[in-house]
Formats: sequence, structure tokens, C-alpha cells
Amino acid sequence: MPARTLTIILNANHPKKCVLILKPGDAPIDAILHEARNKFRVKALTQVYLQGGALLEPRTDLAALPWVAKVWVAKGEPYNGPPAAPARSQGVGEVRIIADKTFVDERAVKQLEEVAGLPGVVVAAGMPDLHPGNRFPIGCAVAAEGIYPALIGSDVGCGIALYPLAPPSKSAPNPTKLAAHLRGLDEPWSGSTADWLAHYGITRHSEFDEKSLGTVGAGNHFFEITTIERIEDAEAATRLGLQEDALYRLVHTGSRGLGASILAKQTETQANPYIVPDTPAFDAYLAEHDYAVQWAIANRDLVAHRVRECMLGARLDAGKDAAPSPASLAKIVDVTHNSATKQSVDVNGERRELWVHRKGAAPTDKGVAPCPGSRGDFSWLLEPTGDGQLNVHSLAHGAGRRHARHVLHTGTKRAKSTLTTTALGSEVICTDADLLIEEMPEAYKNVGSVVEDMVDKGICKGVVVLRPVVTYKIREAGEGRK
Ligand SMILES: Nc1nc2c(ncn2[C@@H]2O[C@H](COP(=O)(O)O)[C@@H](O)[C@H]2O)c(=O)[nH]1
Ligand SMILES: [Mn+2]
Repeated sequence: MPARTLTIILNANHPKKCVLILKPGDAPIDAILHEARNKFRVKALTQVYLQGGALLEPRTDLAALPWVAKVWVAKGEPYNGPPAAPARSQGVGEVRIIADKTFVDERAVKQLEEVAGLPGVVVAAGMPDLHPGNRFPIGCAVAAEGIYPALIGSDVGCGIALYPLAPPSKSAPNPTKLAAHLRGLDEPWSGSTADWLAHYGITRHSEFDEKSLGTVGAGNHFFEITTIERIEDAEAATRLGLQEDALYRLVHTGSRGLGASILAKQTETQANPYIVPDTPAFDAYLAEHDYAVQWAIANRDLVAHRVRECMLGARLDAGKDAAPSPASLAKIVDVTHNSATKQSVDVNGERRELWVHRKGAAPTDKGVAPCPGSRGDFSWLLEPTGDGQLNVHSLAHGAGRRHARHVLHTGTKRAKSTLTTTALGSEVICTDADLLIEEMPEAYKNVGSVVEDMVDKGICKGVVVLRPVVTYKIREAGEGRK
């Protein structure tokens, strides 16, 4: 069990409180009573209550109760604290918000509470990047007995991957020169999509593959050429082969229109269908979901491959692009942040196999996870820590939106040049005037605060901080909107 913070409250006099950092290996009852007797100067304290009045027993495994943050200490008198579960308007699922410092819009919390009220939902955990979506919130992990396709959203398989681009160089990267190489990337790829997809164990379906595979798709998608600003964990950075002064590709895209068509099929007759495991409908949905997840991974890899080809000055005309090779795809990490996966989740001390829906949340079982900020902010590579129970095996998938898109159009007009260069000296390639505004750095929360909240909760630690050099959205206006 990682170190955790507990607030100890005197059962007989609630304003009297103190804080205990429970370290790994500490016997919880002994540590709590020892601290309370010293701080409150009451030697006769003998009991520890959990919220609701259950006694903390020597056999109680606190690690299995990650939501316990307060305990009440007593001399033997009856419990005098608040009732067991906070009063909830709907449903039975538990809501957790993993954010102390980061702003979280109350509309998103309300959406998360509604999700927790859906039948079969056991836990709904909001990450610090939690923000409101159209119907359901973004930046959350929801554990349920079955699958709600609408909770995964319309971009099934969307995720972020990091790849090396160029070895360390003594000269600082020139954003303008690098940006000039990035051409033709919104055009369909000219190689064999069937061959490319075969590498991921999936087959080509239609002309959609030719049109879309290997394209970013603009919207909130992007790829970025980055450098390392700072190494936070030298051992992990070395293990991952990350070097200062080298260049990297950070690719954020998904299954393009594929996920939307999968969701549209599910929601034809019901707004929010619930699919129960061990049924033909469940297996059919999962097959389409898994296809979209693989397609999206193949798409990120092909975008990364095409970026590298551009940098090498390779021609992109028919037949020139080679099939993926280990050299071109020396991937550091690929994390899907919109999907459902089966995971072991502790619920009131009982371990259950549940379907964890991630709508904008990075899984913790894939090694490190990128946490992008914005085109004008740093991005992080994080190493998950802890047992994953508090955070439902998930981390924030980015900084998360601070302002809705339409709100960004209401401010003072900004000159284009102030939107295509950033305070960090990077360049933005985006020929879509609306996107330039809607995706400006101010649209997003502060990623530093998001990371700090997660580190404070013991669910991850920083590995490296990435600095944007060139962010690519789209070269031609009006094409490829998500
Ligand atoms: N490094 C960059 N990060 C960005 C950029 N635009 C957005 N973002 C971050 O990515 C996540 C992705 O969220 P999703 O819900 O759209 O999947 C978002 O929360 C931002 O923090 C960018 O240009 N560069
Ligand atoms: Mn995404």
C-alpha cells in the first residue's frame, strides 16, 4: 500500500482534527491511535470508526478501501460522525473526484453523478482533467458490470502515442524549418492500407480505409514534434531510451469516422443502451470496438510513419511508402484513452471483474502514459504508481478542456500570428481559422496542476516533461474535421 493521508477526527469533539500520513507497513489502528493520543492529549482513546460507524478492525484491509480519507477516534462511546454514504440523489454507484487543486466544472461532476446512477455502474472516477461532454463527462473511468457504448463515446480507440524522431543534436530545433517539411499529411496515404492493417491483425473494409488511414483528422486531434524539457525520473527515462536534445513525435488521433459509426448503430433505437456480458449483442459490440481500437493504433503508427517520411524528405507518391518496420515504428508507448477493458476492481473489500469504460482516461497497465497539456503548454510522460484501486486503473489523459469551444469565439479577436506561434516558441500548423481559436492554449486547464493532483494522490509520478516544437492540426481549411 502506498503512503496515504488520513484525517483523524475526535469522535467526541469534531472540530479537533489532525492529519496522519500512513506509511507502507504501518499497522493502521496502532498508527492512528498513537497519533490521536499524542495530538489530542487523550490517552484513553481505544477505538477507530470509519464513516458511518463501522469499527476499523485489525483485519480490515485499508488498501481495499481507497476512498477512506477520514476516521473518527473514540474512548468507547458510540459513533458520532456523519452517515455511511453521502446522500445521493440517484443510483448506487460511487463517485470519486481525483482533484484537489485543479478546477473541475460542476456540470461535469453532475454528469458523473448521473453516470454513477446508471444500472450496473459500480464506480465512476473523475480524473483532474474531468470536464463536461455533450451528454457524458470526459476525463473519467467508469467501472460497470456491462458496457454502455455511449460512455466510451464516438471516437472509439482514440489515444496518444509517443515515438522517437531524431537523435540528440547540439543545435536547437528550428520550428519553422521543421514545419516546412510537413506536407501532404491530410491527403490520403498512397501505400497499401490492406498491408498496413494486416500488421495489426485486422483487414481492410472499404474505401474509408484509403481515405482516412494515416491522417490526423484535425478537431481535437494533433501530432506534435517535441523535445525533452526536463527529465524527472532518470532511471525510467533511460529505460525508455529518452534522451535530452532528441526529437520525438507525439500523435493524438483515433479511429476517425469508424467509432462514430459503431456508436450510431448502437444508439439507433435507444439513446443509451446497456449491453450485458455473455450475450450475442455484447460479443458483436466488443468485436467492433476491438476492431476500432486496433484501427486507431494502426492509424497513429501510420501518422508517425508519414511524419518521419516527411522529415527524411521521402516522396509520398504511390508505392513509395514501405510497410511498417521496427525501425520506423520504434514506439515508446501507445495508450488508448477511449475504450472499455475488463479489470479487477475492489468494491467494499470484494474483488470484482468489471468493465472499465474510459472516456478520456489513460489505462495504468500499459507502462508509462502521456499526459498532453496543450499546443502552448508542456506535456508529461507519467509512470503509474499504487495499486490502481482509487483511480480505477486510470490516469488523466491530458489537461482537459477549461472552456467550451463556443466560449472561445466570444473573446477579443486575436491576430492569426499570435495563434500560430506559442509562448513556448513553438509553431502551429492549422489552416482552419475556427480550430485555431477553439484549440488555443487558454482552452485547456493547466497540465501542471493536473499532474500535481495525481502525484499527490500517489497514483503516478513524472518521468519526463515534453516541450512542443511544432504542432500539426491541418494544412488545408475545411477538410478532415473530427
Ligand atoms: N501537447 C498538446 N496537447 C494538446 C493539444 N490539444 C489538446 N491537447 C491535450 O490533449 C488532450 C486530448 O483530449 P481529447 O479529449 O481530445 O482526447 C486534451 O485534454 C489536451 O490536454 C495540442 O495541440 N498539443
Ligand atoms: Mn482523444
